[in-house]
Amino acid sequence: MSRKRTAALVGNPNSGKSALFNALTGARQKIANYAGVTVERKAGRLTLPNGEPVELLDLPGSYSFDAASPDEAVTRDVVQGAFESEDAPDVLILVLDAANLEQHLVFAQEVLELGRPTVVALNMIDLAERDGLTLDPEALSEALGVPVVPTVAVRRRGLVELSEAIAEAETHADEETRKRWHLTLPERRLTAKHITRGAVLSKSTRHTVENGVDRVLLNPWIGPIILFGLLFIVFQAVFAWATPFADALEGGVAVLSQGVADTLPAGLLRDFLTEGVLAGVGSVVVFLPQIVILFFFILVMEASGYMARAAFLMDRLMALVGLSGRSFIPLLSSFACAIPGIMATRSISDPKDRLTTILIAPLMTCSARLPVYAVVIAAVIPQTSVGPGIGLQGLVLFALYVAGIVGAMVVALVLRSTVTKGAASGFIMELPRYQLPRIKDLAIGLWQRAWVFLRRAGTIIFVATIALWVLLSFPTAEPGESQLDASLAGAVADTLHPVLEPVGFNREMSLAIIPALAAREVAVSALATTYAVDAEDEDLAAEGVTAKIAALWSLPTALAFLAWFVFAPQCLSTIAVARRETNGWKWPIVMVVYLFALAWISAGLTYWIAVSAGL
Ligand SMILES: Nc1nc2c(ncn2[C@@H]2O[C@H](COP(=O)(O)OP(=O)(O)OP(=O)(O)O)[C@@H](O)[C@H]2O)c(=O)[nH]1
Ligand SMILES: [Mg+2]
Repeated sequence: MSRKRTAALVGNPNSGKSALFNALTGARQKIANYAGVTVERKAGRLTLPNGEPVELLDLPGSYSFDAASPDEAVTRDVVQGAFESEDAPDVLILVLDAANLEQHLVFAQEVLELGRPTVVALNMIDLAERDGLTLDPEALSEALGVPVVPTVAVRRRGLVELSEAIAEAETHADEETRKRWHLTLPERRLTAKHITRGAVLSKSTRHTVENGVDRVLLNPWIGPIILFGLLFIVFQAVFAWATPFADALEGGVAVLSQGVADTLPAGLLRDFLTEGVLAGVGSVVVFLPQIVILFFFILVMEASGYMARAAFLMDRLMALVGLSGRSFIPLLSSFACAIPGIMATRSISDPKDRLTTILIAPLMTCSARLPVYAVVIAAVIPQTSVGPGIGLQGLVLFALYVAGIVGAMVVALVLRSTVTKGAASGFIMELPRYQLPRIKDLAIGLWQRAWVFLRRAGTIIFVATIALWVLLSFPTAEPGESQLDASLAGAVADTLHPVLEPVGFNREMSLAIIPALAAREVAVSALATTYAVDAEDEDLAAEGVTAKIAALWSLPTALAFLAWFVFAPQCLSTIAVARRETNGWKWPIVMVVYLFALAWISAGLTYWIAVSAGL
């Protein structure tokens, strides 16, 4: 039996490799409108028109085989057959952006010089047409010496033709006739210009709106104001738009809880369902609307091409702390979760830049912190408005995000002048063309995010909460004694509490942050379960965690808890990823130590200042 053939997608970043990969294999790899989205080798299965199954590889985008960054090194190794003892792919699918042909032909020549069976996907011809550019695939094929298939990955155009070309690729010519001269970079640039000129059938110099839009969005003064304003709107929306949905979900959980209480007899099973599952896990699930709204904005920024502009704008600011705009996209991805954020640093070529970015990524407010912030803000910050359309709650949320960013910048500055000292590297990033986000992609992206969140609630959050519920429920309290005092969990809380009492934490908070190491949202479910178990009668138990916090926490205590969560490394998976990406325990340990220290100090400062201000 012959080995399954492999084909690999190679090309510049943002040429649509992953979009083609998804279209050809039915996979759902992340695609977004900026360079450096894919940072790993991904495999999928493609069935050719003749029925032959082929292993298709999606690779990180690359500008050259003289790989500078870790993600480009993966591409080089895979293509040259040096990746984890894997054979070189049988066919290369060279993906070119038709609207950016000249730039993309520079790396293309390097790929063709390998002399491997190659097929060119001339992708994004729709965008070239939008720019008034008509290309001649035949002329291009003639010049490159390989088949050229026009495609529009996102509309599934040209896929059958591309598959047919892949099927035939190896029979085209033998390796000897494909051998080429190896050119130098300036020679390649010149050749790229010639080939492009020869492949353009017609070109109308259309006045694109893009330039006009960019003149405003990239203006050094107006641009940052717009970016800041946009982020401000996001956090207002997270509260304002989500409220009706969140209320409905909360109502649903309350009805369920009541139903269980009415139907089941008093006892362990009923307590498990009401206190552990519904009060605990339910208190996290109600934040689904907030999560979806946050991701809606992130996905729109990514798909439209604004993300890369934001990176461009931030470059000057980042330079002040010794970083470049390169670090911006990994950091912005960390607003979703630090794990993909840390992975995205693989597109940073300078090792010290990359390390610094990894170390500060956990300071970006990940979406798992949103439920914690939201529940405490809803409990202690009044729902007043401080200006037309500006809610105080949204403002506090925004301030917490800003606190994380400012913290990260300060830490970066310190790191860059001590342990990761070195000259700041330059920043070159192409600005992708603006695109209207496709509704279907957006819907799929949101669905994936919602599903990840719900799966977390059903697995890690569920397990951590139930484990805590067990520790809280046993041994059972004597009449008159509080259940928390009597329980094993109470004993655990008592050992940690002395460390956290000085910074304003109460016992329940000290307890909640332990299981929250598994996932930050567990801080909410843990508090909810603790208060539910400890409630003296059923009515109190039915009260939501927001009401409990509002009644039992002082304002300084609540603010200290928020400050803690801005900085604390409350997530084990992030630490594990930092270990993998830095190849050792040294840097994750540095990260954990400095983050806990910052968390304790900032919680303390917040508490002490708030108390002395008489709040
Ligand atoms: N209009 C149009 N957009 C496309 C086409 N192919 C891809 N895109 C869009 O172009 C952007 C980049 O696509 P990706 O598939 O992420 O590009 P990539 O080559 O995998 O990029 P890296 O992973 O960064 O190397 C996304 O916003 C896609 O939706 C196309 O044929 N036409
Ligand atoms: Mg990709």
